Amino acid sequence: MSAIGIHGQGNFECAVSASGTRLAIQPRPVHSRAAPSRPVGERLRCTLPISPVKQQTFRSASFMALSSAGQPSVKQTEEVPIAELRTLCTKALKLLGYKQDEIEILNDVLFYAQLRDNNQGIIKITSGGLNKSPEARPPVIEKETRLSALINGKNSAGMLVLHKATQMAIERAKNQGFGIVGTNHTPSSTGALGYYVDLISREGLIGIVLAQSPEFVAPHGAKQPIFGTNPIGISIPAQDGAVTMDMATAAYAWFGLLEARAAGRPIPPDVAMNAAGRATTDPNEVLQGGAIRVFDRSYKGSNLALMVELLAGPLVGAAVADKLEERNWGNLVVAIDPGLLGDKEEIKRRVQVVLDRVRGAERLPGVDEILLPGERGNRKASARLAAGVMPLEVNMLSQLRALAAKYDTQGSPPGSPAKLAVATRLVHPKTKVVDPYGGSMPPLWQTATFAQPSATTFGEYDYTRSGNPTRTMLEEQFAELEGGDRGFAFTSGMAALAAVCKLVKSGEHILAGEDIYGGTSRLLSQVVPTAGVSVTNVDMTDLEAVRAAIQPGRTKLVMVESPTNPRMQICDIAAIAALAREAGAITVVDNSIMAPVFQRPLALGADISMTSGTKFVGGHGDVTLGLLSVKGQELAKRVYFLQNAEGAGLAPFDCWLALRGLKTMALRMEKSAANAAALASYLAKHPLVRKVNYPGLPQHPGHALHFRQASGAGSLLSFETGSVEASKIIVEATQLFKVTVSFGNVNSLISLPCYMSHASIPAEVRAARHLPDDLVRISTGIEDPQDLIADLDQAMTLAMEKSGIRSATSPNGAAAASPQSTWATITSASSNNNNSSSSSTSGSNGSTPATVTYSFGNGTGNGNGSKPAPRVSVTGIVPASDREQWLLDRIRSLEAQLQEEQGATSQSHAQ
Ligand SMILES: N[C@@H](CCSC[C@H](N)C(=O)O)C(=O)O
Repeated sequence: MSAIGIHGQGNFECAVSASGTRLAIQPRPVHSRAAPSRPVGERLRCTLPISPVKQQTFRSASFMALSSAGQPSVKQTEEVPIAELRTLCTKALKLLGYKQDEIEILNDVLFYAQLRDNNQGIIKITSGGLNKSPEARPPVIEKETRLSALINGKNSAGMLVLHKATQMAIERAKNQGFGIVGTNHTPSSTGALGYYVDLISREGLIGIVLAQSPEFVAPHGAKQPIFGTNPIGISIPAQDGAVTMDMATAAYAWFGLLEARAAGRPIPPDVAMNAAGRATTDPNEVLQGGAIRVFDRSYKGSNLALMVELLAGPLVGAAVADKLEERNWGNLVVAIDPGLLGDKEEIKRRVQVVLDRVRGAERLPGVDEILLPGERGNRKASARLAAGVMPLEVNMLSQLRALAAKYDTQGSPPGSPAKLAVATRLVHPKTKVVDPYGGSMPPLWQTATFAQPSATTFGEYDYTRSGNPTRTMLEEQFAELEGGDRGFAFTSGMAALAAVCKLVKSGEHILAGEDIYGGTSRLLSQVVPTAGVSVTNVDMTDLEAVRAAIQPGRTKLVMVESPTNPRMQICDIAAIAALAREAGAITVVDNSIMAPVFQRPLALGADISMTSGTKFVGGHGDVTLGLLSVKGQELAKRVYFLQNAEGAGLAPFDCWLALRGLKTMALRMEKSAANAAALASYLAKHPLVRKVNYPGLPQHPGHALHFRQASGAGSLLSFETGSVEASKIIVEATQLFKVTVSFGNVNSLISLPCYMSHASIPAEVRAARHLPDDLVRISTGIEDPQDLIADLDQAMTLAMEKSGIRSATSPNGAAAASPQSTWATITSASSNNNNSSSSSTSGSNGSTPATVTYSFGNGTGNGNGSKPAPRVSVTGIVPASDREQWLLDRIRSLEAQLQEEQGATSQSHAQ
């Protein structure tokens, strides 16, 4: 049985003060698209009895949605982190077989509604309203002009088809001033129309979207349902942001009926009638052949519903009768550039005058505030986004969790794209580039030009700056890995980010993090402002600060790193992207540290993911490149224009090196990450180390968040010693770690960011951003971890010795170093050939430092007979007077280490 699609928007709702007084007429999206099922003849004549079979069909379809929605009478809700909710929805939609790029759109539409308590939200998933039609095919553009288009949805999800129509209307209005796009043959809900009209008004255009749906609303004076809930969305740009109306022309929500029936409660009087045309408060009666009334119960509302029906029905080729059975529902999108009629800014200003007058109108007694359309929902959405959590009805949440869990165990349905794991897709890329010889590895088209089919026509490629098949292969593969609609390869990560910044125009604003890569900081502070674009840096780990720093109407780009470079802070990508989206800004995430092996920002809601391919993609430190994966063809077109116009596209040989690097990327990243984890845990216990920044450590403040949005901790870490001198010695004394900028190489790298990768940030700015000069950054390679630890250890020992630092262990076990005249260090080793504890010293006694070594462990077993217990030695140069305390500190630290290791072992055995 297929579920019916539910569509529709809202009826008028009165804002009520605490005292219960009506405040204002406020459109609030609450209505749904649904349909009764009466035979055509019955509908035409209005005299025949309702076919029981048809009624049954209708009821089954309705109550399938109802029972799976399971709305209780008193809603019990649970506060859920928004990022978690989005992940759950993503999994549930994957279970339904949607592709990643489709899921992004569906999630955006659903969350627009859910954040506003509009019932066009997540219930669409849990009710089965988004189940894919078996007849679904890619939509087809059947008619197209410079101003218009008609899309046959081919039974694809209504939300996806309407999103495409909206993009096409925007494109036309931006180029020609006006765009009108119709859709037909969609069999499911298009969700909240406010979402689509907001997309249009964000571009400075006026948006109008209408939707037609199956029969459920009776014309004024009739008892037979003819209209759908027929919603109207309109958004008009104003000076303080657009004003958006999203309302249904029905008096009551389709889902409202379902909710009331499930809860066993009556519906309000006068919103609906039974099959005999008598007013009823029993939702069952309405669902069994009755009808909802138009929103104002008068001919005016009825006329409006009729006009929507005509514009989104016959005009666009949608069904005109038997709408439920035909499952051919329609939409109409209109985008208008106000510049066609006058000066755009002046029009916005004048719109604002009207809005301000409405708000400031003299109020009736007891009315606290006059709300503008959409204002209540927007406030709710903003507050929830800032808090990062939102309430969800508990039954719906458990149904969603069950769907996500099902996806976790059984994955996407057979035949769905992206069912292969990343490691496999890295080795077996799909490409549309044709290699006539079928080479097992990608061909290198090392050419600047391509012969054209004729002097007046271009072939697919003409000039390598504009495009080259080897570059296409790289761009396609990377975009696919990230779930992007299109990929772009640039000559460096900075070239890629510079192109992204050019998407922002003079007078607009970019919001970026505080702890960011030095090159990005330089771009934003010294290059971007010369184009008239302002930049604010904010602590991106603080969502409230992010929300407060967004400048409504001006912020067009939010730039996020997570983990940040070099302090490895974790930012909530999904929540930040949602805040940005709400404000009409796009989000770019610098994903260089994670790459798509560990993190896919587009799946978290970002619009662009930037990866410095110099790092893990190339992997061997022999190529410099930057990759962008972009969501949405419109945005992709703008990025392509910049790539071609400015000529920063990656050269063919470098693309070829990157393609080769991709094959082993997962393998290298996993091995390097395991090494980083070993080093981080070594460093966390080292007496010279004040703080280790590595999200894989459970004590990292962003640990939990990181693993909600990423699948690995990566191979970049940083730590503080408290002494620049000691840090410099460590960096220079290592033998296996090359002192270089960059990261993600097969060999390990070590650096002092403030003097290297982040040196371009002025010292006072670094200090204000809490970026300490003694910070050491390590990028682990694929070497043997014990060799790396031993090498680092000898460098740490030397650093302590030379800089005269003596360790002190803080109460929580984290080491804190303080400069003193004597010093101590530790070496640990795993061996099993010493059965006794021993100590040996050299040098003089008393206050003169001397080398001491203590060994622990009998090396015979660990008590459960599995493997020998480690023998551990600690060695240090300590004056005799300090030895007792030194030894106690070391024993405590070793005990903690042992406990953690045993915990980890028993955990891994338990799995
Ligand atoms: N001298 C270069 C520094 C490059 S740092 C490269 C890399 N992104 C890193 O984080 O190490 C410059 O000034 O840009």
